[in-house]
Amino acid sequence: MPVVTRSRLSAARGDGAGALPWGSASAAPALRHDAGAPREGVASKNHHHHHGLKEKLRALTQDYEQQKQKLAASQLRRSIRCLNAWEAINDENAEEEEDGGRVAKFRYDAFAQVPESAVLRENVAPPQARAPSNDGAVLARTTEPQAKENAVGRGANAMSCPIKKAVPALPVLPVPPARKLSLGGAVGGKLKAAGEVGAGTAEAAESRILVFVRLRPMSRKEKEAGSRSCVKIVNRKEVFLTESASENDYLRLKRGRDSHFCFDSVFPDSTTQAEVYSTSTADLVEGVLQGRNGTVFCYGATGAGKTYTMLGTMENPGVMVLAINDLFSKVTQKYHSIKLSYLEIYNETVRDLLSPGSPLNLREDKQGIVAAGLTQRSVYSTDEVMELLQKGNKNRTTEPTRVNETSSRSHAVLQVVVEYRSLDGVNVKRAGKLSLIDLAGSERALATDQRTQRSIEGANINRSLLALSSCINALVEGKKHIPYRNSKLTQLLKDSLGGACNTVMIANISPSNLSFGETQNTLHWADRAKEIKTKTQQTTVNEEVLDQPDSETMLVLELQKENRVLREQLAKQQQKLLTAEAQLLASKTSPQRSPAPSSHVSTPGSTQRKTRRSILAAGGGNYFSTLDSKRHAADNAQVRELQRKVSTLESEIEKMKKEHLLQLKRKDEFIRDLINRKDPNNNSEETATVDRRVVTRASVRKAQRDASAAVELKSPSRVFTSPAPTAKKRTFWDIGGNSPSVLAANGRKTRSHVATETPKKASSKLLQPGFARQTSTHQRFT
Ligand SMILES: Nc1ncnc2c1ncn2[C@@H]1O[C@H](COP(=O)(O)OP(=O)(O)OP(=O)(O)O)[C@@H](O)[C@H]1O
Repeated sequence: MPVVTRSRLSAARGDGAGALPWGSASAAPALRHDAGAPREGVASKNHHHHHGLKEKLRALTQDYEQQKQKLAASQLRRSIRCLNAWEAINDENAEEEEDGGRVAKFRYDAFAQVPESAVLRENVAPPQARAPSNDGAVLARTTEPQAKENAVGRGANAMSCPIKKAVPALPVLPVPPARKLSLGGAVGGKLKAAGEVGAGTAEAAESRILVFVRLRPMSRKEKEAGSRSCVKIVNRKEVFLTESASENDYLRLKRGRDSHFCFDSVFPDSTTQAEVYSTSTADLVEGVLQGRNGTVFCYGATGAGKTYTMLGTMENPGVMVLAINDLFSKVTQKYHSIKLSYLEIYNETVRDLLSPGSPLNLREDKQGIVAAGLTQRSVYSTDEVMELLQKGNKNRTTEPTRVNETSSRSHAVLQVVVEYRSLDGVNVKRAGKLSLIDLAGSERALATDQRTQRSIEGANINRSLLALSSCINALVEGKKHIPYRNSKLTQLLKDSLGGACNTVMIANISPSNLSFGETQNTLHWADRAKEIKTKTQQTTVNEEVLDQPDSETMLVLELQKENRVLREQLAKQQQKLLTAEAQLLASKTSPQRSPAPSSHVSTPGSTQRKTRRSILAAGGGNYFSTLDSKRHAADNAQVRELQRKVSTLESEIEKMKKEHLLQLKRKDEFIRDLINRKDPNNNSEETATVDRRVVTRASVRKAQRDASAAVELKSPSRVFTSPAPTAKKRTFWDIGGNSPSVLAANGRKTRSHVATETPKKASSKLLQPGFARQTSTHQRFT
């Protein structure tokens, strides 16, 4: 068996011992195998050679150790870089919402810098580098390069360098708080971020009141009084309220009474009415069409711009007008019916603004809180609604106060019920109610007026607003009992605050530092209100699936609807005719008096008026003048048509009277014949009595009276009573002494009273052209 010695081995390789590779450990067994060789010379030579080898082996081992340490150090550096990259992604991701792709790319790029060697070697990453891997998250979406790297990693001893595990942590990075608002998914599917308002995703499913703030421009009066702005809006979401000398003095913002609030949106003084509408209310209108209830209410101090926001002017119509316009542009007459009511709460009494009369009671039924006996008018066009709004606003109680020349002294509620009924396929009935509320201004007694009537109004306004704040508090604190019954206003708002309703609050504020207290108060309550959660509207659509009616029932329903519409139109025309006739008569009997300025039937006791502006009766923009002239032309035609009908009816009545008399005469003759036949000799008194009874003028007159009474009952033109004024009631001013201004019979001054008064001062853009228009309407009939 050939013996292999080291020398032979060396010789065979043709190199020295130094040429032995350090890794040729396989040679060692051969060495050991040779160790027992008997020859001494060879042994000594071998020993020497062995020693040299040992030295070389040690050097090589040292070298190996150094390489190993170097490698470990570089591995550590790479791991740290890896960790930094992960943190960078975190930061980037927090800033980035819209471009998810960029994040993913950056994420990949960061990790792509880690060379493969880093993942093939032993796991020498420091604990902090491994930390992200510990959460054990599962990769949701593995990009191709990552998958490749992971595969390599698994092949290489299942190392824990955080390629696979660090990446999965990224999908659960903190998302900037977004809140699904009350209109969110339910209406239009919009998600609106509320910034730092309240909570994040946990609350997302909740439906809460949306709160917007609108800042009005500084008024002339405020400028003249030398006031400066104390409101600063940042990011269209935050309001800084400061009393400090300079509005840019941010260092002092947090001191004293200065405060900071955050809302769903804050409208600066340059915001247009259309912007306010589209941001705050447009979604609600959509919801109403889908059978959900919606409420918008304006809250704020007196003169802060609530009525401007809700009603607006001719040139800049407000939320009410824009919502109605929007609604009509979206409904289909065939399937939808729209009804409208308009009421005010004045001194804790509910009044119908469309047909003023005695106060109404509130009661609760399955539709929610309703005012019993409130007029609900079916409307078919925006023009009709505008007319009704004008009419209602004239009846609304307003008074000049020191703060606002047309201060609303009552809370006004316009309710529009949209009913959808589909008869094709599934028979579905759906109803949504939109409530648009212009609250009276919260106020300090001194800020408004000390006069008695104003103080009473102010106290009542404040009482109902206090009740509103108590309800807000109770709702926010999650109390079981909510004191809705403390005021008429809160009773009426019950559904909007605590029911299934999409609710929007617009808080109006003035920029002036003179109103600092009021503004702070308004913002405080607005801030509180945004915590109120209403029942979610996702499932609470007011929808009924009805039994499918047979074709006959459907026909009857259609006909009934048609009849209803025709009857309403007829009633309207007849009312107009009567008014025109009454005015014609009035102008004929007293030619020296100018005709009444209103096209509507005068309300009892509203004889004395002074001209003042009315928001909707004012402005005189082109839109309304064109509208008026068109309407007047149509009115004229209708009046002529009705006059023709009246004269036809009158001739028919005459004809009927004649026929009736003829019949009576024949009957009498017939009776007389009978009597004569029965007793031909009896020419006695009885017959004479019968004759007398029959032929006397009195009996004929009675018969005529009866006949005309019967006709009168049937004649549709008599169904409507003449608008003759009733007796003047005792008024507040009758009791209280001299009236400082002209009042209605019930002691209130309404916009219509105001509108007929001569303006003391042409104070604003809302000035009066509506009246010029109405006067001309009446002159037509003179
Ligand atoms: N955004 C605005 N742009 C222009 N003018 C405004 C704006 N807001 C309010 N105004 C004006 O400020 C005045 C007071 O506004 P408005 O009558 O709407 O106040 P209010 O809050 O309804 O007061 P009150 O509670 O006393 O009825 C009006 O002359 C109105 O035209």
